[in-house]
Amino acid sequence: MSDLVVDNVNLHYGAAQALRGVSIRAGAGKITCVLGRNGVGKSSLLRAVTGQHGVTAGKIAFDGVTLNGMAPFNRARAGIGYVPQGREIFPLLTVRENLETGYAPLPRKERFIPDEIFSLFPVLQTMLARRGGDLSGGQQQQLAIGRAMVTRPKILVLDEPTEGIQPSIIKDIGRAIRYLRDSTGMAILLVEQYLDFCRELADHVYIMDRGEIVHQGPAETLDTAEARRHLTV
Ligand SMILES: Nc1ncnc2c1ncn2[C@@H]1O[C@H](COP(=O)(O)OP(=O)(O)OP(=O)(O)O)[C@@H](O)[C@H]1O
Repeated sequence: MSDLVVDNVNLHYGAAQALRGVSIRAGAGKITCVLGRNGVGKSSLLRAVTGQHGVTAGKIAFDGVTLNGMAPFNRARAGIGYVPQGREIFPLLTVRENLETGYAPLPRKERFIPDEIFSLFPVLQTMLARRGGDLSGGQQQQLAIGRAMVTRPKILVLDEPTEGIQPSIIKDIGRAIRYLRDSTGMAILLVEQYLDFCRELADHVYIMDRGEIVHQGPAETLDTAEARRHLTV
């Protein structure tokens, strides 16, 4: 089973500690959401998972394989697809070229863009020759998810996919994430500040505050008042 297990992880930026004994699990065929306000460590958690930043204690494993010390491109090869905060689209490359950057971890015979991406996000097909920088924020988010899907991930890791995006596209993104869970059995791990999006979509919710997991449980039993308390500054 393609489960991600984060066990008792600490992460530091110099002397500043951003993660304190964080443990989460993101299971195959499930949407796992980590909720928290700005600066509590959500992006740091995803950086630890994707290998953008090393951990100072604890263990991260995917599919039974320990990831600690593994370079980001090898984590991509191991099946971890990453949709970073702010999308990180290449503005001067076309939509097609942006999608093709996802080929890097793939063997030659798998270097094509799966049709599924265009079924989920038809706008990408109509804009294949346009430059990434000309797309709206919502279209760029769809492109960033499409690019991660090109790598054929077993887990998709998304950093605030709703940030700065209009409601109609948030709905499309929610539908796409649900489709990926249900049709492929992919594990989905997303970090968010948007409580309603998380509650509607997630199977399991963690709440993070000041670098620690302070609550967790199935989405249907989430105490929304408590969640809101941790989300307001
Ligand atoms: N490169 C860095 N160097 C030093 N401190 C950092 C660095 N990146 C993040 N931090 C600090 O670590 C803490 C956690 O940041 P992180 O970006 O993980 O939070 P977040 O919950 O994702 O917030 P946001 O939604 O604003 O991205 C914050 O106090 C932040 O200032």
